[in-house]
Amino acid sequence: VDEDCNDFLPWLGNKAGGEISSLLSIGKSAYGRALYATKDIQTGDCLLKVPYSTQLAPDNLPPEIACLLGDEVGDVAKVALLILYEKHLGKKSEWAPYISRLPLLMEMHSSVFWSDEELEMIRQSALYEETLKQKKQIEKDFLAVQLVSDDFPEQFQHITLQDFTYAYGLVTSRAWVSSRGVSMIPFADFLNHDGTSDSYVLSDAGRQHSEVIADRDFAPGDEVLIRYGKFSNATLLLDFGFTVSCNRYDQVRVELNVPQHDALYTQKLEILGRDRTPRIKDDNEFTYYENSFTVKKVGGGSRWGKGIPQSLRAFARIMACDSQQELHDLAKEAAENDGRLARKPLKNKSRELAAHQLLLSEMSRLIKDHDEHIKSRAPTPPTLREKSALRQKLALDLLSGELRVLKSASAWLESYCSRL
Ligand SMILES: C[S@@+](CC[C@H](N)C(=O)[O-])C[C@H]1O[C@@H](n2cnc3c(N)ncnc32)[C@H](O)[C@@H]1O
Repeated sequence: VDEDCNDFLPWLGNKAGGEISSLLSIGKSAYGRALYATKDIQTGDCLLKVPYSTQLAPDNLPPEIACLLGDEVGDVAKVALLILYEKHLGKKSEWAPYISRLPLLMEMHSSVFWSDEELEMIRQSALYEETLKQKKQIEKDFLAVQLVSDDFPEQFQHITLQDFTYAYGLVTSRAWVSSRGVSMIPFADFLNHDGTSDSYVLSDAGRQHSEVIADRDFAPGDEVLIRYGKFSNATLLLDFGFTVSCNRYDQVRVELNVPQHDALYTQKLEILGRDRTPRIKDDNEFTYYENSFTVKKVGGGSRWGKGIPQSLRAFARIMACDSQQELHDLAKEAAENDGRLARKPLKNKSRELAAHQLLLSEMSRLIKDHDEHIKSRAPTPPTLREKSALRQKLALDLLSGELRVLKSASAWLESYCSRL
């Protein structure tokens, strides 16, 4: 039991005008605060219900401030500003019992808080670039927000980039998107993540509340965990500042480029540009580029290489073509079928082999990169500060998860090539 939080649920229930949860209480865990079952819970029970009126969303910002924020300022930045506004009010804030329970900057480990030296530990991962991109976005939002907050010196202490980044990190690590927009959901946001759970935060626009339903039975004292999403370690680290060892949702971004010295460079780009098949973007995909592909773990017995996107194999087949005629034949075949290029094995087996060897060599390069980087990390000296040691472990979890995915894809490609 977290005695510091004894007054929290009664305060929230009072604010909501009804009970939030009769089944859960706030306690402490290895992951910070957590929610525990207070009674026997059965699968299907409603664990908690938080009305929209007791959530913090962009429309909680005072209108005189909100109206000065341009459309370019997104919902995450607006809620971050709202947190800073309520924080400045201190005990006078109607949200003080909630705001005072939010974690401190030193307890947060999203890669946006990492130093340049710490970021070097994850240079091999697409997360490195994504972190820099996120930091740029935060700086851009900060400039827009600072212009407005400086006009309200009574309401805001002078906001620094560090203050704003901290508040932004609070939002990405504990807000959900509902029909009301990005919302901080007090109490629900004490739930920790378990990738195997089938419970998640649901929002009911009709009844104007968010709720969580139990996906299993719990005995009194059990920690109740939910799944934030089917997130890879890269997404977990960027948004929430933690990783899961052996994360089943891990994935790797693989980029292919037609080399400029390729005699058919222009023709290949042209035909690839014509392949407009929409690609499904999942929760983990950071940036969508035409030439970047998301590889997931390929199961040992997978006949079709599930986990290696068909679009990646198609790209490699086009890269492997070495005559105009071959490219023309592929375009013709696509036009006669469903319009998708090079989705079937090439009729010319040696060309099909070349395409997959090309993928294999890209995987081998990435494996070598990840492997060398992991091995080059000195073992954590016992004197290392707790924060640095934790971040080393997070980097290691991330890279080893990606390495597992790459090795599984490489093993499948090797076996496919040998079957050809
Ligand atoms: C929505 S909050 C959950 C409540 C949080 N433990 C607290 O003290 O308020 C999300 C944060 O909890 C922590 N967390 C949640 N699940 C975790 C897990 N499986 N492993 C490590 N940390 C976790 C991370 O710090 C994350 O940013």
